[in-house]
Amino acid sequence: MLTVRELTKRYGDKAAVEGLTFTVEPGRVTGFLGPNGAGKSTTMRLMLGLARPTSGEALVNGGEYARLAWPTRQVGALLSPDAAHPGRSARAHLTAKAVGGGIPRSRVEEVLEEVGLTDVARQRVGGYSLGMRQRLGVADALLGDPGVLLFDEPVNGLDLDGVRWMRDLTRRLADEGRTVFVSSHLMSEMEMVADHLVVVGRGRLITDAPIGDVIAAWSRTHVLVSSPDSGRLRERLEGLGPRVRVEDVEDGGDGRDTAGGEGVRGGGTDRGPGLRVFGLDVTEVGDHAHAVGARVHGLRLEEASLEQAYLELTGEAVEFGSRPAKGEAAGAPEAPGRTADAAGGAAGANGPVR
Ligand SMILES: Nc1ncnc2c1ncn2[C@@H]1O[C@H](COP(=O)(O)OP(=O)(O)OP(=O)(O)O)[C@@H](O)[C@H]1O
Repeated sequence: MLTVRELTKRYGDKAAVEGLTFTVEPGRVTGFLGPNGAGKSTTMRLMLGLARPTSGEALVNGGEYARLAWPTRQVGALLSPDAAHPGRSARAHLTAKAVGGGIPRSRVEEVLEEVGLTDVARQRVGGYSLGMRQRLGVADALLGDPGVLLFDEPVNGLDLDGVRWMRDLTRRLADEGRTVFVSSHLMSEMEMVADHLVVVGRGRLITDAPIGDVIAAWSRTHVLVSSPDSGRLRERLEGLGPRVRVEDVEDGGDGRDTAGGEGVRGGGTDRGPGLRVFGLDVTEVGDHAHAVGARVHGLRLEEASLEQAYLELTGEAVEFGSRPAKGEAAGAPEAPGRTADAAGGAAGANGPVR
């Protein structure tokens, strides 16, 4: 298990991480999401004792990393694909680490096999592709057969097969009961692998909740309806109570709404005024239209994705100061789980962690 309590890390007057509190539980994949500079790598480095917190704590299995008796057997991490010396072979790198960590040498061959590097294990790491170096980083993390794993952007540089392999491996590690903490900016990837999400923006916690709750609470799944009698339909739907919300589709006049999607009828010129209806399914909207005699020229479900949920969650954290404060955004739903105001805090380019 990983525990972060009131964790703050400042560089000068800039907070890379500010007041973060969350736990990463065993037996599930926890995705760690946030835009560039949100503080993900810094948090992982603090967990691994590679940087010291300004205040608060980051614990591995209830203790500080520096105090773990056999750290490589308790926690494994992939932070960078360039952790191994380029002049060494993968086998030499892993063997040196095994010897230093009190890990049997036989384990080296096991992890090489696991990550698919056995055939190139004698080659110098300097000649490896980025994907091969990522695989070596994973082998390094798995070497001590630890119960806690941290992967920082593990699919960077992997081809499609590699991405699938990483996804399966991550799943299996969690199913074995390990604590698996994976950072990524790839929402589509997280959607396929994470059970739980910790989302950060500008060093602060935005949400900490099961992935389904994040999607349900933040996504904008809705029914898109096109009707020349939309006024009548809107009146009917608005009378259904707070559960149902209706928005106009802002048509730029070219058959495309402002969200960039196609118009309700796919861009034809004969489409009627459009409505977005939240809180009802397609059949219900159709039935209500029929009940008030509103003609329907188009009707379809617009499914929300995690990508949309993520953009909703981190929008403020990305666009510094250009959006209204949290809660002021029209129709912004409450985030699930524990939340914190993402405004303020640090932002800017990455730098080496001290
Ligand atoms: N050693 C350092 N000195 C000064 N600022 C730093 C240092 N390390 C990190 N920062 C700053 O802290 C903030 C968080 O950086 P961090 O690398 O943790 O974010 P991240 O979420 O991992 O981003 P990315 O996805 O781009 O890697 C950034 O604004 C970064 O510039």
